[in-house]
Amino acid sequence: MSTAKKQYKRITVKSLVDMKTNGEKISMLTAYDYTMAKILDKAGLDVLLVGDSASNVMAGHETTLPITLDQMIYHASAVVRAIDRCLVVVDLPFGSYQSDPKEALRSAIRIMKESGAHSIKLEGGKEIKESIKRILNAGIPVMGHLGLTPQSIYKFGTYTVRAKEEQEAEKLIEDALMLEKIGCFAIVLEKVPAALAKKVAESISIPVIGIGAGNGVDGQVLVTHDMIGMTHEFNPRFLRRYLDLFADMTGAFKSYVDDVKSGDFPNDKEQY
Ligand SMILES: Nc1nc(=O)c2c([nH]1)NC[C@@H]1CN(c3ccc(C(=O)N[C@@H](CCC(=O)O)C(=O)O)cc3)CN21
Ligand SMILES: CC(C)C(=O)C(=O)O
Ligand SMILES: [Mg+2]
Repeated sequence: MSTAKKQYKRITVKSLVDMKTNGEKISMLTAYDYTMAKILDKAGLDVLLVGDSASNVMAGHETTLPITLDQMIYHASAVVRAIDRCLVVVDLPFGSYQSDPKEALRSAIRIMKESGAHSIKLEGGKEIKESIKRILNAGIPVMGHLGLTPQSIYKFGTYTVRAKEEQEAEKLIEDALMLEKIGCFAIVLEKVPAALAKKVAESISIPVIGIGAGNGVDGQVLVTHDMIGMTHEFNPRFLRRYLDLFADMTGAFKSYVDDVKSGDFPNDKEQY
C-alpha cells in the first residue's frame, strides 16, 4: 500500500529571497488567531505576521505598547497550529528587546520555543544592531522594520509619513544596508515616500515588504482586519478595503437578534 503523504510547498525565509530574485512579489497579512490563519493559509498568502497590532485590533488598546510577550506567544501559537504553508513572523513586543541583547535573545527564544513560529521581527535600525546580531547568531531568522515604527509613537507624537527629510532618509538607507549586511532575511518599510522605498528595495538583495511604501518594493503587508473592513475609523490612504465586513457582520448580528426576539430561531429542523 502506498504511503502517499500530503505535499505542501512550505514558504521559508529562503523562498522569500528567491521570490525577490525571480521578481515575484511577496504577499503578507497579519494573523492573530487559529481560525483566521487557517483561511489566510488556504487562500495562498506567503507570510503571516503575528503583529503587535493585536494590541489595537484584538485588545482595543490605543497603541501597540501594552501587549506582552506572553500575549504575543498566545497569539503566535494559535496561528502556528493553523498553517500548512505560510511562513510565520512574530513581532517582538515593546519592552521585550530594548534593554540589552541578552534580553532580546531571551525573548526571541521564548517565541520560537513556545509558539513554534519560524522567525521574529523587531522595530529599529542601528540602535538595536547588537540585539539583532545576537538573535541571528542563535539561528533565529530576523525581519527588520524601518520607517514608521509604532512602538516609538511617543517619540514622534504622530503617525505621519516618515523619512521625508533628507537626513532621515539617509539614516533609513544606512539602517537598511546594515540590516542586510548583518543577515536579516527581509525588511518591513512602513509609511515612507514611494521613491525612497523603491530606492531601498533596489539597493539591497533581501526583500523589502511595504505598508504605505508604494509599489516599487518586493511585497506588501496590511492588517487583515483593516483590509476586510472589520476595523472601523481607520482610513489611511495606503489601505485598500476588499470587504466591508463591519457592515455585513452588523447586518448578520441584527438578523440574529430579530430572529431570536421574534421566535423565528430555532425552527423545527434546528432542534432535537
Ligand atoms: N488596525 C491597525 N492597522 C495598522 O495598520 C496598524 C495598527 N492597527 N496598529 C499598529 C500600527 C499603527 N499603524 C498605523 C497607524 C496610523 C497610520 C495612519 O496613517 N494614520 C492616520 C494619519 C496620521 C497622521 O497623518 O497624522 C490616517 O490617515 O489614518 C498608519 C499606520 C500601522 N499599524
Ligand atoms: C503593520 C505591520 C507591519 C505590523 O508591524 C503589525 O501589524 O504589528
Ligand atoms: Mg508591529
